Amino acid sequence: MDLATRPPYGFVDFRALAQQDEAFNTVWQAHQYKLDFQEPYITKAVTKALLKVDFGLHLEVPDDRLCPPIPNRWNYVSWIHALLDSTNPDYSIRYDPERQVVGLDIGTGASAIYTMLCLKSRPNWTMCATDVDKKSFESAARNLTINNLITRAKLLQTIDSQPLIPLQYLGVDVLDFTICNPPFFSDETDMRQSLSGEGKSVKPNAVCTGSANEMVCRGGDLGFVTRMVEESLVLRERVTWYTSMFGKMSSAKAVVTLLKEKGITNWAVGSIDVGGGTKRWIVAWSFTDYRPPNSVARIEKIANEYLPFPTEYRFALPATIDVKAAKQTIDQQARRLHIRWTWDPQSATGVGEAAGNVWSRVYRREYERRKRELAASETEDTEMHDRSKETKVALAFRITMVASNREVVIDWLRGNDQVLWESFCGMVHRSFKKS
Ligand SMILES: C[S@@+](CC[C@H](N)C(=O)[O-])C[C@H]1O[C@@H](n2cnc3c(N)ncnc32)[C@H](O)[C@@H]1O
Repeated sequence: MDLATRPPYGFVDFRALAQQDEAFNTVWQAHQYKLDFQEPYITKAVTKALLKVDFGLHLEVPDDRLCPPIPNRWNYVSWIHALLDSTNPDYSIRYDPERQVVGLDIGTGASAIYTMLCLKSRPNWTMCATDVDKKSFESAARNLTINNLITRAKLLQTIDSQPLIPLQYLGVDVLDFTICNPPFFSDETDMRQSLSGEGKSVKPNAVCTGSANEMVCRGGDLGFVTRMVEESLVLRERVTWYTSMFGKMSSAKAVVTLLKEKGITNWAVGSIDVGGGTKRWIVAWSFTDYRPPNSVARIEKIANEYLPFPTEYRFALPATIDVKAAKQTIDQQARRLHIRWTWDPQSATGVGEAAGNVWSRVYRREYERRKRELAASETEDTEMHDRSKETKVALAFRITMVASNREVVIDWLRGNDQVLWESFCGMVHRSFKKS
């Protein structure tokens, strides 16, 4: 399977895994095909086998450090792939193997798991990785070395009083993303209670081998990510996507509330839910105006107020219009507007960039008035400036005619102006009602 586009895990087929990995097969057979994930050596055997079979990676982690569950970690990396691929400045929706991406793994841990998965799956990516814990840091370096990934990684052992995103100390100017599994708990009691399932209807299904210094920090995951938000308000576009995982939905919600308070309007909420495992949440935010699709940015089971504004608008073709005519309508109407527009008849998809609301009556009237004035004037320069020549992009969009279900789909690709986006969708929809 191509790791660059490997999908997230839905479940793990342990029988198939045992057939492909001798060491895991021994454990699988010894336990008569039933795995007790409260046993640290079982979780470690599964982690090692999955990394070896699915990613060609070898892992060594000290017994007293966190051994990462691979489906959970890969699903976060896979979500990052989707986030970056769908917000590529060239508006393509596919993985671009030529694209150079630099990420930062904050608190890489003894496994360096996110760094290893990112580097292994995307050959053109490089990663920075930090940790405050000496033992974890040394183990992370060892894992990257034995997997021949160390030359594409920049490691920094940091201290808690330093920034979480220490661009200066890493010697990098800009980053494409951060990835982070923060210490979830605010103190050891909180950690003990949560890991033993106290007060929860469902107990955690797997043991956590993490030590207190890996799992505990001031304010828990919310405190840690609040620091990231504060730093992001200074660094702004120097990092394209700031992201973090959360152990509690309440923390993810609190961070979205904080982002909104700080005036950040471009964010995404993802979730990780691998067949019966412990559910986790991911929040990403950006100071750029590239908009991820709903499939990345809006998960279903969280109240609407925590979700970003929808970036997809779809409507059914009226019964009186056939698909061929609809494709022509889309292309012709777009050509008439003062926008930059490219249309691919094969996929019936067009991408446009507008410098402002060039479909409004006000704009058209003003344009016609200036044209008349220019024609009447005696100047030799009769070139009219229309807004398609401007480099500013207030709105970028993709329109697709989906023939199979007779639907027009509009995706918001770029822009900060929600009103402009809604106005554009309304204009396209109305043009079909009229024709
Ligand atoms: C929950 S562990 C995650 C480890 C690994 N990324 C994983 O997903 O398995 C959190 C990590 O953050 C590290 N950490 C805590 N405070 C930090 C800080 N201020 N800067 C960088 N790393 C920190 C801890 O030492 C620990 O390794």
